[in-house]
Amino acid sequence: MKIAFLGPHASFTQLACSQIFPNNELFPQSSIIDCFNAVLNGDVDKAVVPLENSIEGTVSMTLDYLYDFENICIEAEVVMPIAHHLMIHPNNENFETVISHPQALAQTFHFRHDHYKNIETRDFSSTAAAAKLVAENPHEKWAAIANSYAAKLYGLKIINSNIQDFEQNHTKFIVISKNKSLLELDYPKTSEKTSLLITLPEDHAGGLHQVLSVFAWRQMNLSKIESRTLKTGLGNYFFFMNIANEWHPVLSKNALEELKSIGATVKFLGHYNEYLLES
Ligand SMILES: O=C(O)C(=O)C[C@]1(C(=O)O)C=C[C@@H](O)C=C1
Repeated sequence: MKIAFLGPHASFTQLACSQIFPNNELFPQSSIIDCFNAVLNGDVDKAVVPLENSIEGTVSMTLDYLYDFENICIEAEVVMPIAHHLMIHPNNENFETVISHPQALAQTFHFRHDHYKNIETRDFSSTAAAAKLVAENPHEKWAAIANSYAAKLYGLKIINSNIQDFEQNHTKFIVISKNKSLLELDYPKTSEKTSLLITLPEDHAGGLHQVLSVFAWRQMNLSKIESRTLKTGLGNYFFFMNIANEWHPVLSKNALEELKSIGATVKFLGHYNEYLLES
């Protein structure tokens, strides 16, 4: 199987991807949208992309593309511990700018505020891409925030370890594909869930309540609801929802039909399992 991931090598996404798909061909992509396009165009069978972090919250680009790309579904969810390190080129100890992925910069904000208050930051496409950039530019006054494998691979020196603002730091990655088959992985199964994207019927009092009651009276257990802007104007949202129950075909079919009958649009993203990975 061919698997795309947010690269380059030694990104956190690659660490997750290599654990899920140890014996498959992995194809690094330079952005999350490239991962979605690679799946959509049939260049790869699946892709692994980050969806949510326990400190910084949702990776909003991934949520947007789940909404925008019609035929993409979620096959599995994997959760991995995340440890960030500050690293420099071994021949250049001076740095004035820290480069990393915006999620990594956000997850280390208080550390940087407390220890390197006047150091600038620069967003980059991934933590590993930032480490590679620092390694390839020894004369620039740059440091990167990335994982220890990236430091090793790109020959950088770690000057501060475990700099995430909360010790418990986990990122949830999803496996996306074009078909809806369930993925059987050899990892401990912790739960089953279903993800839906819902837009409400036209704006009226109680619209969201009406949608939520479709699940409530069927005792379908909503474990997450997140609103995200539709980008059609202020106040217009779609909702990402997770249902924690096992998938009950009849109950769920009825619920989806009722949602449609009240004017909500529903995109079924998948019914899948959640797995825990090592760091
Ligand atoms: O930059 C990376 O290494 C990634 O794999 C991306 C990403 C993310 O977007 O959340 C993955 C895990 C960490 O939370 C930080 C960055």
